[in-house]
Amino acid sequence: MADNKPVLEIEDLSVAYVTGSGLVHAVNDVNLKVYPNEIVGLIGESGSGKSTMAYTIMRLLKGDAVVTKGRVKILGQDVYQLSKKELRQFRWSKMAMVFQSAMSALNPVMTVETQILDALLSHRKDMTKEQARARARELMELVRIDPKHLKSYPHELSGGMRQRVVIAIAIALNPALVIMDEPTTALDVVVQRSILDEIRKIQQEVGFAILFVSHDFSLVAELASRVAIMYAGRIIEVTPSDLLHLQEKHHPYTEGLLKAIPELTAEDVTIQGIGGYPPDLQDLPSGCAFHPRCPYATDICRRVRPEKLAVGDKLIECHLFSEKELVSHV
Ligand SMILES: Nc1ncnc2c1ncn2[C@@H]1O[C@H](COP(=O)(O)OP(=O)(O)OP(=O)(O)O)[C@@H](O)[C@H]1O
Repeated sequence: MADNKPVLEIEDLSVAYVTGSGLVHAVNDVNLKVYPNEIVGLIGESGSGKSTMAYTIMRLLKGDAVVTKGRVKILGQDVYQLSKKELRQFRWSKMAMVFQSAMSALNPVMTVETQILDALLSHRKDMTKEQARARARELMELVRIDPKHLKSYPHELSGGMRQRVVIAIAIALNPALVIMDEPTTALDVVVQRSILDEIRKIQQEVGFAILFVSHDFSLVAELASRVAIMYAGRIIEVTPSDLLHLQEKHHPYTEGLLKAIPELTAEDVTIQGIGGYPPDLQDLPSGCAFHPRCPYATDICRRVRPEKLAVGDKLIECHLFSEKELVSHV
């Protein structure tokens, strides 16, 4: 993986919302790389900054959000250096996003076919309408929907089918990176599972990288090969998914999340939640932002923000770890 050029590089990224009562520091000093054909999970509690990260990568932040520091590069291109016109071309063809709600991503008064054709023809000036129609059929087959539904309107489809259509549109132009922000949250558990299986199959068939954003740790651990864990706007740990169990040493926050998940917890460990609450992003704690909730916190955790330690596929931000220790985990 290391000799591959990353599809996505996030460097020292910080993003804040400007509010009447001051800045909300939603993303803080984030570094993350995603490589071709890799599925990386981004997980964290509600409010940890996951969606803000996703919107920042796509350059879809609203006016009240500012990138205060850092860079986002897709295929080596700084997304924030593109002109508006270049950005329009870049989105969908190089990076695409699947949002939580398929209904809000689809136009209710247009057929599925019109929406797929629109996406194709507005980006591919060389494509004829006939070629676009053929591609639309191919895409429907790829997401396992009968192409007869090309003539359907979104409300005529089930929730799961709508989300598949959204995925079809996202991959229509063969982007290198697809960001999926809680793409199955609005669906029931059975449909959720079948969509995840589809995502995995399509990803293997077509070949693109996915940044999969979710608050559901067990789901992400199953789908992704690497998982980035966010707390108070920081990525506090990145770890290969197969190391996500309690026998491995993790950041105390990750450990807390693992203890809260029956499937990922060793059988003899009692399931328990993490005490306390996430911090106020307008007034972050000194030192390590997790220290008020950390069972292992010592004086240094309260005073000094831990450095990022990165070795191979792993990254950790915690005073409990030394580089040597991290190496022994790779
Ligand atoms: N427009 C806004 N103005 C002010 N603060 C905002 C705005 N949007 C988000 N925030 C704050 O930024 C922080 C990060 O929000 P974000 O939506 O990125 O988190 P998240 O991890 O995706 O949460 P969720 O899973 O609930 O969507 C939260 O504290 C949120 O309240």
